[in-house]
Amino acid sequence: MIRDLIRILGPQHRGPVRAFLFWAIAYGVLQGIAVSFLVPVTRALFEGDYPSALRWLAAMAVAALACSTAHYVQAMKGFGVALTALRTMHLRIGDHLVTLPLGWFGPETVASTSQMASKGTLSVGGAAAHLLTPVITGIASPATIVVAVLFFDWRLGIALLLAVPVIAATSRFAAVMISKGDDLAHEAALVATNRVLEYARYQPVLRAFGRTSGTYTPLDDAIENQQIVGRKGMAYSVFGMVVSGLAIQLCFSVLISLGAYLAVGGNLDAVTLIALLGLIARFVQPISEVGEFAGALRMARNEIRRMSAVLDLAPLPDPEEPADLLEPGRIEFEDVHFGYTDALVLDGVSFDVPARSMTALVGPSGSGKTTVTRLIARFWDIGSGSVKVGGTDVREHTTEQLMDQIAMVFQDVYLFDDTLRANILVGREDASDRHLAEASRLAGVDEIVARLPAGWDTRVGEGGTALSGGERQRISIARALIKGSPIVLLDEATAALDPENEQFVQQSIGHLAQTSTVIVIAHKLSTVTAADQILVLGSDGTIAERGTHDSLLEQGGRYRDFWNSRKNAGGWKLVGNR
Ligand SMILES: Nc1ncnc2c1ncn2[C@@H]1O[C@H](COP(=O)(O)OP(=O)(O)OP(=O)(O)O)[C@@H](O)[C@H]1O
Repeated sequence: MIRDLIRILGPQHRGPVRAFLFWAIAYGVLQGIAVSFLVPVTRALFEGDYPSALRWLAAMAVAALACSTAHYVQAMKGFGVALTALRTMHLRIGDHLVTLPLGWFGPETVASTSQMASKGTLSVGGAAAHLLTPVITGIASPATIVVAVLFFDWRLGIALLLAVPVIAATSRFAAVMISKGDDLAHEAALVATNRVLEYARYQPVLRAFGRTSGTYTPLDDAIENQQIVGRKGMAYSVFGMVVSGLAIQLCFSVLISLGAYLAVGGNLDAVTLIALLGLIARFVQPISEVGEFAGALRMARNEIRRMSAVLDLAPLPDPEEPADLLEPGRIEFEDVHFGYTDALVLDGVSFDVPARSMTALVGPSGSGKTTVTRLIARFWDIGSGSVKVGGTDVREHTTEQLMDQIAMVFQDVYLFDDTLRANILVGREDASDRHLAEASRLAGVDEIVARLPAGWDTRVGEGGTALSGGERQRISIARALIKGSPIVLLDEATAALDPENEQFVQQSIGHLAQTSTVIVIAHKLSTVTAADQILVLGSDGTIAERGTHDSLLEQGGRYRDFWNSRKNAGGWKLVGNR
């Protein structure tokens, strides 16, 4: 636990954690010593040797004072470690998250990370402040008492020593059971959290499919499962604690019986027996609490383990120095193999997109169009081959350099709960008013601004909920325009835009194509025909056809089939297999 704690806090916090550990052990040992003085004090009092009793009492007082001092120091150090843990863990997790591949971030990882940052850090901080001390003293103090009992009566001392492994094993058992219960509850809580988020986020879809009655089976099931698992987890914990409690009571009874047997047989005087039984009671009490606290400590260790798992995720290797950009705006795929799992999504894909040209990606659903755009932005590293941006492999760019060159306009546009102006300036914070006005005019945002009551200062709501989908996309395009990066990755909206929005989007794509390299996942025929190059992705992870609109029609392959069906149907979709 201590090693894990140091690991997630970072090596620079090793010193304070060790100091806390030292003082907590000292507190436990001094507690045991102070209590052990009970035996000579009691003996001296019963024998009427008051000067001796006074000396022993004075020694006991000194030990008690030292014990209180150690108690205070270790408590302060424990709180110090707890505060460091609360502060540091957020920073460590945050610092690490920014180095992870963008592809790692998904609904599940976001839910588990938010649990980790809230419940997890509190639990680890709480463990350092409140749980480590009782566990450490619960071991150090009884260990000291065992030594003292051995010194006063070796037979009872050996019996105590024999009791230690029994008590330790049952305490460990209790801790494992409590931890197992916590693991179960954690998994169920995570599923329920995901379902609640899903339920809130996808209300429009649920309602559209008639889920208006207020019940949503996956959520109900997840909550019910959480309750069932919660009860099961509780049963595990209670069972573990009962077993460990019984074992402790049993050991205590055996020790009392042994003491009584020795006293009756005349091998131990009654006064010493009473004093030793007092000591044995002080041996049992802290050790009986260890199981319970160790169980809670294991829960914190589970949190630490989850944090360690995130901290262990390999960051995207980022070079120290930015790469030389030989051909800004050019994109090349050379024999790229990539799969999210063992199954390849792209199987030896090669293509070349010259700077300031427009390439349309078309293909059946799941053929890897989005994957191609995300590999350009290095959401993931590929298995083999090379993805080059600006003439250099993306793995040789620093993250900042790569992101500087790319603007992304995806369908799930996220707007921050801020003003319209701030949302566009995300593209480039230092943009001049003239730039802002120009980008807004081209993307048709000025028309939205004129309609809104507070104009540029209108807040768009969390995620941009105060705006329509088409309006959000126009803002996203304005961001790309104002960023002025050499490459724009664009996913055209599949949902039907109203004619006005569509006109603005088309006009902006045309403008972007004059100044930047545009790779567009095309859904509109006008976009496809305007492209300098069309890449038709097949469902087998390869590029099935490539060329301009005219040359592809001439080839008479899949693209021409699509074109004909489009002309007949008025909507288009490429068939998966021919
Ligand atoms: N994060 C992910 N983890 C695992 N598999 C994924 C992930 N993202 C996509 N896939 C899978 O990779 C394949 C290609 O997906 P991709 O989204 O690139 O296709 P697409 O051509 O853009 O599809 P669509 O036109 O439906 O958006 C699909 O089989 C998809 O299920």
